[in-house]
Amino acid sequence: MVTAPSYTHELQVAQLAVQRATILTKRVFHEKAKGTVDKNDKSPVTIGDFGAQALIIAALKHNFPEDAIVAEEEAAQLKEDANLRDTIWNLVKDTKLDDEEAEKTLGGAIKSVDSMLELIDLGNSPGGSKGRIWTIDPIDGTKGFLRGGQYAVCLGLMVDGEVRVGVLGCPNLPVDDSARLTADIGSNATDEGRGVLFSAVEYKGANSRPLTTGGLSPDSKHIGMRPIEDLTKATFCESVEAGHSAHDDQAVISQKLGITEPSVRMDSQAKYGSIARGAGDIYLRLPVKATYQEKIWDHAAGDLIVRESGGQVTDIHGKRLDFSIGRTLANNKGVVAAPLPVHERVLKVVQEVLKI
Ligand SMILES: Nc1ncnc2c1ncn2[C@@H]1O[C@H](COP(=O)(O)O)[C@@H](OP(=O)(O)O)[C@H]1O
Ligand SMILES: [Mg+2]
Repeated sequence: MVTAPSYTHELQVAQLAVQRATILTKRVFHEKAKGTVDKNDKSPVTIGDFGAQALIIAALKHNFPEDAIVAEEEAAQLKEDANLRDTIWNLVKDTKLDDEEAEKTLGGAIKSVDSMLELIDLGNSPGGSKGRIWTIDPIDGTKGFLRGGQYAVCLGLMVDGEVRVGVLGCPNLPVDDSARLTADIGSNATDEGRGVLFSAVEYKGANSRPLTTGGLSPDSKHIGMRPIEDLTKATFCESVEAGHSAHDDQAVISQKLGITEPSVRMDSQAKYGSIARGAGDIYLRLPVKATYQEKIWDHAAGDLIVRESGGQVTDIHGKRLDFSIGRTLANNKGVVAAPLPVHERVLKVVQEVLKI
């Protein structure tokens, strides 16, 4: 009998690395000035994005020096802007887990500002179908992060093009798996009762546990999607940004399925985590621009966490997301994530409405 690899060490490092990075992102979240700059594609990036990426890559390089990394950010802008670079360095050098053993597992502090820049740029792998490739979104939902809403620190390990390990740190979601799904938390919210670390290993199921600032919380719980037969009772979630997912199409789909409650709008892969634990049921991402290619770091961890929770994740054509062809999901359009028993029914209505 062939048993599936358990990826125990990978999972532990990934969880701790995400947990450490969220200490940094939370510090930035609670500050007014988040050091926002516009990237070439005009999307925003903050000091938190760069800092979190450096910390996660440092942990991966320490533990798995041979592995390739696909990460969202690059250091070019920081090399030209000494102020920005120094602000990030001040954050990074002071961020550590308050559990010594856990911090040791991650390899401890980054040595210098120059090694921080080098680490950030190690995330430049082209991706692909062979070998071990990590994918990082240091702050997914940057717009939500800036708005005071949901965001996620995301890390996935792909081996030969398939996601095998996925971790999502969601500092602003309730710890309580059974809490009702609500939209943005509002920028005045405190950390009280919030912060969850989702994880999954292929064929081993998915879990949630409270985010801590030290070692991993022992309160790990198995999570699963809500069994939902009557689709009129389903809770849908979608992006806050109408430019990322077509709100008008979503409304028509909901209506056709007889859903009267409006969709819950929420930024980032917190949507995948929320449906995986049954706080919501269905996540649709409906293409706005036909030419847009989804990025692998925006979906890898969430895709595995939902599938390991009893869900199915496909694109709008019904194809599984294909992480094996590079930094983008060039073979896919949009996302339809739902509990396995109802996925086909939802997909059919999506295709009817989108006329495909
Ligand atoms: N036109 C577009 N269509 C779909 N997704 C887009 C998009 N433009 C940007 N995005 C992606 O949407 C992600 C946020 O997803 P969501 O809308 O679910 O919160 C962004 O991640 P970042 O915030 O990491 O840049 C970005 O990669
Ligand atoms: Mg993202």
